[in-house]
Amino acid sequence: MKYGIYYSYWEKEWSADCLRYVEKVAKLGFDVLEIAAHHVNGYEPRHLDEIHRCAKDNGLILTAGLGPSKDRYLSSPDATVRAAGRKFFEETLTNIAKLDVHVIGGGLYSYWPLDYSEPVDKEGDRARAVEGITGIADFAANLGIDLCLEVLNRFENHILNTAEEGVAFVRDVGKPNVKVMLDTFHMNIEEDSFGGAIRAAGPLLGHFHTGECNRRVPGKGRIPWREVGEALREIGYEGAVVMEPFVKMGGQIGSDIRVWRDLSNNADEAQMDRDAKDALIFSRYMLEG
Ligand SMILES: O=C(CO)[C@@H](O)[C@H](O)[C@H](O)CO
Ligand SMILES: [Mn+2]
Repeated sequence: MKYGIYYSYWEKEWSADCLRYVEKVAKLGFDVLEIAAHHVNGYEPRHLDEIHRCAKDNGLILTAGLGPSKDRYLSSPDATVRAAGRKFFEETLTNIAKLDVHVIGGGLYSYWPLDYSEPVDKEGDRARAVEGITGIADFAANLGIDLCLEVLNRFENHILNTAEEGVAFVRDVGKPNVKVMLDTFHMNIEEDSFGGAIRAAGPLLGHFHTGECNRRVPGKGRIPWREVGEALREIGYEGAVVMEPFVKMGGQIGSDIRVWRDLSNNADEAQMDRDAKDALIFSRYMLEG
């Protein structure tokens, strides 16, 4: 397994420039840096080259995370929004391929976070989501990219809340580069068993996020990491384990993630770095067995 961190740990905005995290994260000992794909289309080609080169020089693998926005996503009941979603995905996938990204994960099948002030049509949204993901899968495959569909908790989305629902969805799509993605934070809310959910995903598991129940760094909470590690090893998982801690308030990230208190003990950047490094050592120790 490869170990990574999402740079949103240090940031308040998804649009933050990922370049400054490449070297930092490599120096902390991580194999993988996850970058937000939301704004990659706004990067100049020169800047994409620079990030790509810097990752290569530092021996760092890049993965991408995405929560599509409500005005352009693949399963909207509105055909104009679906078309905008398709265009956005084509551009985004093309640009992340330039960074040598082979995995994109998140609620790709919907928009995120969900607006529950509107009526929920789970059946209709799911059917359109299967169609939308099926429609973009070959485009991603031609760029060598896996689409990893993140199973989210009920407060963030309604289509995929459990590993079982993720597996059924991925089977309905039936494309080899469309996979299930799990996240221990969401699993803690929805799954009866951590190990059971990972085993249910089995060979379809394409990407994995970690975080404690309140999204602090792994090692500072009560997720059963041994059980998680045993199950990941049992299914022969060889993908990335990317920690996705959120500990600071503010900005679009703080608002989307609903961070209303400081969970970092008022850590400065140096302390945040040490916490990330400790969490990495802890994760390797607990998950590798
Ligand atoms: O777990 C989550 C959100 O709770 C994330 O993985 C998110 O969907 C994505 O990171 C957005 O970029
Ligand atoms: Mn996640």
